[in-house]
Amino acid sequence: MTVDFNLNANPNAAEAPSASQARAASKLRVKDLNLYYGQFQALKDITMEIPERQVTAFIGPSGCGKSTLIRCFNRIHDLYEGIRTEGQILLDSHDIYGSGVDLNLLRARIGMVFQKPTPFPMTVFDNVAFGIRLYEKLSQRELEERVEWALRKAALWEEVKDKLKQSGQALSGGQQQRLCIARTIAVKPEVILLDEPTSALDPISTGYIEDLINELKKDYTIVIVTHNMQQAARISDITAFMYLGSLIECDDTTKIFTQPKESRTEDYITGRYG
Ligand SMILES: Nc1ncnc2c1ncn2[C@@H]1O[C@H](COP(=O)(O)OP(=O)(O)OP(=O)(O)O)[C@@H](O)[C@H]1O
Repeated sequence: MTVDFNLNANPNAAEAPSASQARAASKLRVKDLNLYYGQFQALKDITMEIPERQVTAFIGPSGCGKSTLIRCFNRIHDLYEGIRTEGQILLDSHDIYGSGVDLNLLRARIGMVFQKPTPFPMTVFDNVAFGIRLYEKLSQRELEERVEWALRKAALWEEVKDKLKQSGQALSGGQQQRLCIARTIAVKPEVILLDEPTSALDPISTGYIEDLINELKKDYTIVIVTHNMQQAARISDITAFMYLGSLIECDDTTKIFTQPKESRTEDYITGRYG
């Protein structure tokens, strides 16, 4: 059975050499990672690398551990009780689970955007300025310049430049999600984690976010969880397929969607389960 994922629409697939050919440096290296929610093992011996300045997509059936894994990348799980991890995740060459890691700094270096747009109950300007004020001491002028820069990067400036003092929560859903991306970019992270960022959005807003991801990967390492395989095929360089807490296969997106090595990957992408 063949499924057309329109890989020609993927600018990465069409223009760039394949990820393995390009041999991008690894930004994150996951080694023998296990994660337990109490007694339940949600991640099993995950070993993989996330290439720098590329888009890595995680796909797989509901409950396979995609969100759990990307939440390890900025140690969001540390905010909750009863979650235990084993193994290593190296950011550049430093273990983010090592001792003495400054979690605030880690989360500034590895930003996250969630499924549901989550603007804070404050103005558009303050939403973007929030993290900057937390991590840096900038003059008012520098702050304004940074906020504008982040809103421009998130392709939102033209739509909100006259609404900076209005509530961020009064924007449309698609604008709110771009505001959350601007808030993440504003602190100049190195990695951006996107957990199903378009699942609550209409097709036009989804298109904006996909274009934005393609633009952002020039400067940032992007990791995205998506249920939408067409989306993974369109925007990612690398696709990782997970099943029941294990990483089944991780390779160039074109390969995963045309010649997967594992039958479970093929079954999933051809819609036999999931
Ligand atoms: N806080 C938690 N406590 C206990 N189990 C959890 C918790 N969060 C997730 N799980 C379990 O861990 C497994 C992986 O969940 P996770 O949310 O990472 O999957 P997912 O692949 O992202 O799913 P989806 O695509 O539906 O979002 C599931 O079996 C889920 O029920």
